[in-house]
Amino acid sequence: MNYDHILIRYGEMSLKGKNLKHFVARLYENVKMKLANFSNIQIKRNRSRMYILLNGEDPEPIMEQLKDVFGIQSFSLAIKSESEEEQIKEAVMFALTEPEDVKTFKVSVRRVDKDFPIGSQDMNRVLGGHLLSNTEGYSVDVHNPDIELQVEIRKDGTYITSKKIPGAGGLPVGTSGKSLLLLSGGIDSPVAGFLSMKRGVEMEAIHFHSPPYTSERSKQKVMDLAKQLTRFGHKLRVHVVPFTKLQQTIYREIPEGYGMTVMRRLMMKISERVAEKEGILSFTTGESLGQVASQTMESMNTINEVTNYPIIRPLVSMDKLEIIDISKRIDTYDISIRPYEDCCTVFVPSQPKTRPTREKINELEAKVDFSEELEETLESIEVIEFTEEAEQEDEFSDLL
Ligand SMILES: Nc1ncnc2c1ncn2[C@@H]1O[C@H](COP(=O)(O)OP(=O)(O)OP(=O)(O)O)[C@@H](O)[C@H]1O
Repeated sequence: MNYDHILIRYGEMSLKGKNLKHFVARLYENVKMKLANFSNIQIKRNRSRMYILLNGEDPEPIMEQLKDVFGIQSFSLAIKSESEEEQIKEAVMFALTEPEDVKTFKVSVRRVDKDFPIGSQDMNRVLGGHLLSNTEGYSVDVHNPDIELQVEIRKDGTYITSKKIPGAGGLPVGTSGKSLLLLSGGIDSPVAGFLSMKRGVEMEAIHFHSPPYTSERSKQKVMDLAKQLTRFGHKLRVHVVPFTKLQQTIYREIPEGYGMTVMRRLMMKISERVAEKEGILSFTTGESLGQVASQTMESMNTINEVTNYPIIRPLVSMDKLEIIDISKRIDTYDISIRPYEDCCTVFVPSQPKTRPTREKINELEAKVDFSEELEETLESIEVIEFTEEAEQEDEFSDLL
């Protein structure tokens, strides 16, 4: 006897009433894509569980992959037996005695198939009694057992699991609409993208760069971050915006100290145009409150004036150390700390105004006509699509 299945539990999704079917279908697709390389497995699903039939595949690498799939609350190795008392007894015996260092146990039966002749409580006693009288050195502890043997009796068979491995939680990517991630090469924005994805949001990304002032190496770093994020959302398209001309105009025409705010507003305007074209309904940024000049309340207020799009800021209340901690867990940290020139800083003075008002910025912007350069910039956006396995240059955008 051996574990021949992995059982997946959905968690929060199971509260979603009418949407449940849609959520489960999406999770199923996401799991299938994630496990595409395991050719022998079969995946089945019902309203509350998903089952991976291993068909001889090693479960360890499969479980490693499952840890990155949002919408999974937990998963366990499972033995599937016939829904017959004797076979179930045999399987729980294996699940109890297979691991080392187990002394106490608890049996929790869930009888989904109401035609099974023994009720859940009675079955707990039957199985517990069987284990106690056929083993030595084990005892029952219902409060704090070393191992909880969960037994789900279903029509198609009974699944016996013991150790629960926590999943990534959240909602399946693709169930909460699409957001445009403003992706820089820093530590914060990839973490923001990850956290939005955790809530089921599908992502596209936009990156502003200013060649030759920002290097090819800096662009590559952002591409590597994007690629890394596909681990959680399977694919990510990145809109790479050549920002040099607009930045040069800002540098020439806008008084020192205000350039940063004007630049951010242009980023928002461009992002909005890309979002409109792609049917994207919100932005996600790595902004947090009070870290740098562009993230004061006044600054946010003035930057936001140019767009009605909701801006998701998953990091807004986090400390830098918490953000770093997540970036290490999702393996973006080592990429983010590679040397990098950000287009936001190459042209901007080291002391931008921290409290730019809307009035002041509107007054300054009214003196400069950005429209032609803005259209030109929109036409030269390059779109690069990454999928979890491969990357390819895809298309050149033809906005408008
Ligand atoms: N070149 C860029 N392209 C796209 N988005 C950018 C760029 N620079 C900044 N942003 C967006 O603006 C947010 C704030 O950037 P800022 O440089 O003020 O803060 P940060 O804390 O250094 O962020 P990060 O670590 O993500 O770079 C970033 O998190 C990102 O979402």
